[in-house]
Amino acid sequence: MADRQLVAVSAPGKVLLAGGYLVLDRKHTGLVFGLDARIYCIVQEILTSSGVVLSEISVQSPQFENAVWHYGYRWDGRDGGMHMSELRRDADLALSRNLFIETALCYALSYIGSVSSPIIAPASITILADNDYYSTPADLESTDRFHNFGVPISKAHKTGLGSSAALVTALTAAVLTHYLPTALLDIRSDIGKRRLHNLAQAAHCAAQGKVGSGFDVASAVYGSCLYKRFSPDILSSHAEPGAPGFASQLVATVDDIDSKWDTEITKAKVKVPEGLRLVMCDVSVGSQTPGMVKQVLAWRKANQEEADWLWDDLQASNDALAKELTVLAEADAKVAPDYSRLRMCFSAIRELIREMGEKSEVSIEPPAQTKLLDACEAVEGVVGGTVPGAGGYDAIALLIQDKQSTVKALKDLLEGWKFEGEGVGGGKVSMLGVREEMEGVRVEDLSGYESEYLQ
Ligand SMILES: Nc1ncnc2c1ncn2[C@@H]1O[C@H](COP(=O)(O)OP(=O)(O)O)[C@@H](O)[C@H]1O
Ligand SMILES: C[C@@](O)(CCOP(=O)(O)OP(=O)(O)O)CC(=O)O
Repeated sequence: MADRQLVAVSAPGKVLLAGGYLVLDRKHTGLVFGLDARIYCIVQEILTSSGVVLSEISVQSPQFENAVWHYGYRWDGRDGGMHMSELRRDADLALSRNLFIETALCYALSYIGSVSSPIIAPASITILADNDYYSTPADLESTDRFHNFGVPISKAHKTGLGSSAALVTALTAAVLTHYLPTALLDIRSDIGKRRLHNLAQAAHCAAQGKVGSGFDVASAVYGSCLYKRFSPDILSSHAEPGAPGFASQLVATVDDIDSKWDTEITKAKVKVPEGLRLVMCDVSVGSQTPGMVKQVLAWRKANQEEADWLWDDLQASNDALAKELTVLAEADAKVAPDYSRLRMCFSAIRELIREMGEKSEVSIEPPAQTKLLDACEAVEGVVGGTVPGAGGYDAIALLIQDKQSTVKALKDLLEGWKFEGEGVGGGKVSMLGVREEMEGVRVEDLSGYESEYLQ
């Protein structure tokens, strides 16, 4: 393996601590934290014996069953980009399409083929996800750096850290880095990151079949930030892969030749003061985000004036939280910090979120979550918390003092916690091992542990 060229890139997970629903509208922002659970993509060139021509990229995700995909590819002479087709390696195995991988590869190779050469050498790609992206089954006893979950991806229980956005971003970044000279694109530079962001947003939207706010891809690229979304029409009307014009439109979009991209990423306004940390708790019940978004937006449309007041109040409360975090982060370290204002910021946000939920009749901070958050906030050292993202029964996010005693007290509370919601009983709550991560996408030095996972 030593003589093979390897590129490894990772991207972080996300939590939208404040700004769920608001961030869908360019008038507002989202306070998004990257998380230190990362997805790694490693690209290796495949050496073929001379005379053998192979046009194949294989992708494997060795933590899951039946998670190997082989793609053939062919450049479309009519500007349709790179045609990808999944190859069946074993007649007995059903194809298990992975739309996120397939679309990210198609978009990245279409871009590369246009700006550089459409002759793409074969490669083998390995995906490794930090364990916290998926709940660890009670019977899985593993101390492996990357668990083997022993199930297909579709059966793994996601913890909501944004696996598809981290995957699409890391995969796009790794493929760009592998095939393009740094003079053309370097993901460590500002312009390289901007292009990666635009390409990963385009691929992620295409794979999920809708244009969301994109905060998850933005934080996978840039890490923790205050996020103002891009205008949706940048991505909502362009040619489909394979259709004439797709490749050149994609390059124009990614390189932003018409200066259309209006995403605003502000990293300086997002800080976690020394001595505090974020904690994520996974609730085993779960909610369906798309249905909730539809209903909240429908209520807002029908009650525009009232909703505008509420959205503005929430924005002000979210801004106050970001501001207070920055003030504390920049305060004199010799003076003992006072978290009382921070506590009030969390209470104000939670109150307005409950109002949003009551008015739109959507369980955003349902009573069971209120009970859980209240109990956590009563633990010594816990400053405050929210239902992150779209809310519901998925998770809670907490800001706590970075002390072992606080972590232990929280774990003790959650261990005995019986989550009893409306129509959902006996759910479990578990603290994940993740915390905030300021840095976004990163080229990794392979430190050796990965080699056992590579083919
Ligand atoms: N480790 C992985 N390896 C391969 N594909 C993955 C992995 N993790 C996530 N995915 C892809 O992302 C999809 C999950 O995306 P989604 O439902 O949007 O969840 P999330 O909210 O975590 O992004 C999976 O069905 C799979 O296609
Ligand atoms: C409602 C939203 O503003 C936030 C949803 O955030 P989540 O973190 O709940 O998202 P999923 O990972 O897709 O479940 C929708 C959006 O911004 O796209």
